[in-house]
Amino acid sequence: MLAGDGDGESASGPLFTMQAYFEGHMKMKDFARTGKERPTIPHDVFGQTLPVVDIAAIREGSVEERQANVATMLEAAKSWGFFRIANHGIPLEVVKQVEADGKEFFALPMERKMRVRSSDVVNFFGYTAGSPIKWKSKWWLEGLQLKVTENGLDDLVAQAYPDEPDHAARFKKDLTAFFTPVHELSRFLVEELTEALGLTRDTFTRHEVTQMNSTGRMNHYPVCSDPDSVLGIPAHGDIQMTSILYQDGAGGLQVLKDDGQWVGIRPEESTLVVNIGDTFMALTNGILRSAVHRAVLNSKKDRYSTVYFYGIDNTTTLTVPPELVTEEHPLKYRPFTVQEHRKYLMENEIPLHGPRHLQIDPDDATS
Ligand SMILES: O=C(O)CCC(=O)C(=O)O
Ligand SMILES: [Fe+2]
Repeated sequence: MLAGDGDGESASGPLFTMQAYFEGHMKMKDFARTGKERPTIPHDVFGQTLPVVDIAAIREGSVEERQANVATMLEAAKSWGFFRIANHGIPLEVVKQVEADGKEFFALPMERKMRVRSSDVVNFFGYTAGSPIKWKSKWWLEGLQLKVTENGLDDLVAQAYPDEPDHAARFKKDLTAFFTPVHELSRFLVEELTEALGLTRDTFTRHEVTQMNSTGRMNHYPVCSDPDSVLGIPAHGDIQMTSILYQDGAGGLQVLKDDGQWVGIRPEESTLVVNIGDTFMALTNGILRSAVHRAVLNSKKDRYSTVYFYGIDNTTTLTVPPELVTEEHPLKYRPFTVQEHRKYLMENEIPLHGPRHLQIDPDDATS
């Protein structure tokens, strides 16, 4: 728990960066980054385009179409750790509605949002007004992290809109309309990639215990007058198996390629962006890549993104399947739980190196 953990912060005092900024306890310069952490390219410069995978072709195309798209997806998951999906079956209006609900939530007064604030920094759910101010890394964003279960959503909407039952019901309905199909889609992608690696389809997805281990997230990056120095979310890998992301038209998502170059991902309405998370990377013995990414800011308008992190069991010890361990590709990752990985990252303020501490040899930088 962060609140009252001896930092001299009262339960009602500023605990998170954005809140501290809006309440006048932090200045823009306190967010400025130096050296290699500074944003190197602006939000509206887009580099190489991401590979596109046609989901309808995998689901119901000819054998050739299916093979070609699965091959594109596998190659992209190995090299970029990122790809786009087209014809994925989730209507644009559905994700746009969630985005609109998120905008409405973020526009509430701070004290209203703080009613659903997160007090646990490791397993945080609910509202976070930036990064904890005691962290060295100062995030210029506010987020709403969602437990995408019946009870999780009921609790959230009841706390966020206690006097507006209709609003609460609509928010829940909209979130469910997006997160239910996006959960199924995530599982489908994981299973296709698993099979493409020569494994039984449910090798990893059978560890999906409840939907609780997956989370939805809405990000809001307020307009920032110093986007050349301040970062929305710093370089990080996502913790879970896969992430599916929709970003609005502002631009700002950037991916670190293995040659050390940052590449801006152009916003697109017709596709969703998928990336491989640390858990999937470690469980595939490093064959798939959890790519480091970040969000940069702009000085003209607020930016919003909606993400779904698909996760499997948090607490059971997971191991690399023996089929992925060969003489040329010896075992690289030790058994781990997702929870211990998350705890490590949160306690170390999400360092850039992804699942490296889960490696048997932490100094091995080959992937
Ligand atoms: O807003 C974005 O484009 C990136 C968000 C992100 O990386 C995250 O929520 O983990
Ligand atoms: Fe991320």
